[in-house]
Amino acid sequence: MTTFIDGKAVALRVGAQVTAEVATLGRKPGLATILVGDDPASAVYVAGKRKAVREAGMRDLHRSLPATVPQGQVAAMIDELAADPGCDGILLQLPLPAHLDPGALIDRIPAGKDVDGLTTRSAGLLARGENGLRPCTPSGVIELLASEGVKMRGAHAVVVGRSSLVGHPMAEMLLHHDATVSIAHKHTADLAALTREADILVVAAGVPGLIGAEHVKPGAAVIDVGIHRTPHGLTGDVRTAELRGIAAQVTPVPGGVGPMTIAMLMANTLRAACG
Ligand SMILES: Nc1nc2c(c(=O)[nH]1)N[C@@H](CN(C=O)c1ccc(C(=O)N[C@@H](CCC(=O)O)C(=O)O)cc1)CN2
Repeated sequence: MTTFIDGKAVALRVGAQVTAEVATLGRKPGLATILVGDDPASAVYVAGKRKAVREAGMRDLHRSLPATVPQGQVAAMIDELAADPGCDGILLQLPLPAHLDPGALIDRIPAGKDVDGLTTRSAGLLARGENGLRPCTPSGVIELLASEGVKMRGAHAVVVGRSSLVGHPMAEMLLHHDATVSIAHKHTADLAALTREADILVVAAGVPGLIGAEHVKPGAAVIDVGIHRTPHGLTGDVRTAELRGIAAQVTPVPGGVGPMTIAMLMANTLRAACG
């Protein structure tokens, strides 16, 4: 039996908890999303974040900038939001247009307002296992695994992909949950041989349909972080239909990890607002 994990349902539960806690705060936490340019997928994600902000009873401090905006102007906007006491969280939507330096801009966000958990400071706190705001997608994956009762301690977790947005922090978080972690990437010699060893397989490779039945150990939990827009709709990095009767749990695309990314952003914003 293979369970298709309902990420929307788990995200709704997390969102409801955040909304209830916000109602007791006595003030509305403010989240600033910054969208540079007109990438259609980014526009969809930012719209989803802004909707969640309003539904949670928070203040939507969204800013849009044209694709040609100079680095200095984005930096100045971040500095202004960093100094604004009504702004609890700042999120720079990725990817940015090619002329902008994402690392330099992200690092202008003060650690206390880094609700995306992507600054060098937040990454360092995660690496050292110290308290800090964690990246939203890997946090969502941990939440999904926990909600399904998937045992992380002592499990062999294989993470496919090593981005600073997902793969790298994901591996570190699984390590902090006492999993034995392997990271695979495009130079990994025999991907299928490694992934077939995984009790927990997290795929964030950005390659549509990369992972199929031949990559999965019977009884594994398979988490698909990929999201690709095709003429036939959204698909992930995993050929999910092939895993029926093989994997114990699988996340669908859409409706798996994606909604959790937004739910964990709301949870991080609440945490940032609480100091
Ligand atoms: N600053 C950031 N940029 C990006 C992040 C991030 O965490 N911080 N992650 C991704 C995109 N992303 C959030 O921004 C994101 C991706 C997917 C979803 C989502 O809800 N997906 C739905 C389908 C929605 C649709 O496309 O119709 C699903 O999977 O069910 C939310 C957020 C890159 N950039």
